[in-house]
Amino acid sequence: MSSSRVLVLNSGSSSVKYQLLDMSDSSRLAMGLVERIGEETSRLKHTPLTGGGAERERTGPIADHEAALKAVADELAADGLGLDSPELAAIGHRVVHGGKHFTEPTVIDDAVLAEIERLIPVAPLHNPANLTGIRTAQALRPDLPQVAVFDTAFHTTMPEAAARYAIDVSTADEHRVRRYGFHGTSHAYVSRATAKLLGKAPEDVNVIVLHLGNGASASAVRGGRCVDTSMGLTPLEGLVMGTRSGDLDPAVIFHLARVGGLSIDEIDTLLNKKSGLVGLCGDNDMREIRRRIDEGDSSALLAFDIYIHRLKKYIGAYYAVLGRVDAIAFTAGVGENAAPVREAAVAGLEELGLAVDGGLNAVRSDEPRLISPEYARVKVAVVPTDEELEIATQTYALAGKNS
Ligand SMILES: Nc1ncnc2c1ncn2[C@@H]1O[C@H](COP(=O)(O)OP(=O)(O)O)[C@@H](O)[C@H]1O
Ligand SMILES: CC(=O)OP(=O)(O)O
Ligand SMILES: [Mg+2]
Repeated sequence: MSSSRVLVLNSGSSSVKYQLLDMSDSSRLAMGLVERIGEETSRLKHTPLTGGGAERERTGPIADHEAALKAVADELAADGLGLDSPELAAIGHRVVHGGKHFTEPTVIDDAVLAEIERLIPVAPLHNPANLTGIRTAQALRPDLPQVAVFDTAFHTTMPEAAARYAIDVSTADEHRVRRYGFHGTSHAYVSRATAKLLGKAPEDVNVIVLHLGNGASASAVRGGRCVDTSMGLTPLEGLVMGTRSGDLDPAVIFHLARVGGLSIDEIDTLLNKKSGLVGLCGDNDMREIRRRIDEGDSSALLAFDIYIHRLKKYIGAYYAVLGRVDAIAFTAGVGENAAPVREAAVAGLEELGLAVDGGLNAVRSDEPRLISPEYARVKVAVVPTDEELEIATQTYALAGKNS
């Protein structure tokens, strides 16, 4: 039997997104999401996309990522799409931190697992979940190729001038302290899709991609290659995020330790989990923040303004890095859905050739689209990301052929 199916697992710190695809035509057979893993109120939403079955949802505690994956396997089996299927060619995993070593998608063996594990200190929220996903999938199908697709891979083209921090070189090299960047699968996919939307080859366009999800990052992509990105050694640097601070003076950490008496672990938790939008106003969901702003809530408005101020600074910075910009692309949960964020981020940048058309910006759609007025020199686009399709494509190209 021909095997052309790929299961993609995108394990986050408290969630697993998954898709089963048939790579003979890149169609999706099923998709779903497990949220709030480890809490009493975990939720699994499963959507069969073949055979006409209805969406299913179940709530109740799912203790950890292993239990989550087993629940996902059960849902797929209930649709006749179980992991035991001979049609399954490979399993593709999003792995957040691949360090400098992994520049391409990689078939996972013990050495690859060991390297992903070694990188846990620089991706403490993500790599452990990715590892559990891989190990559970291996246990369920030890015979199948498992492929790691790294968030960091797309950024390995960054020049040293962008990738190095201005700190003592030997200390940096000894501890592999440099800027790696993340969300690379999304930045790669969206920059290519943006070129397509403009009717041009990726080599011919310069794009600023704004991936605004719960985690958020910007990248400057010249002719299809990443030349700068806002996340660094870890996914903490750069933009204001749902729960992460993004950029700050590193001396804030010394101050909180020496004067505030906080431990390193407490500061780590503060900056990664209790900062960003949630730290500023108590909410990290942009829908809720907009609702509160509409009701006149001043702390929600200040959080929004700080978020936009940082975003605008990165648009300006990457405009300067690229010299010429053909398009700015908004993507991920906030970028795809929050029209007020797009409008505010570009407001006042007409001198840079940037503008947003209010009518176009208000349109809701799952399709890539332009939201800039006809006359704008730099196009502004909304381009839904599809990390799972990109991971499936890379996984199948590497491991699908000879199964
Ligand atoms: N309709 C919407 N309007 C505004 N923001 C939205 C909307 N839908 C989702 N979001 C935002 O998107 C975020 C999730 O984005 P997503 O890309 O799925 O993040 P992640 O992959 O990091 O979990 C939510 O926290 C919320 O802030
Ligand atoms: C790297 C990162 O921040 O990922 P996410 O947005 O999924 O948390
Ligand atoms: Mg995401």
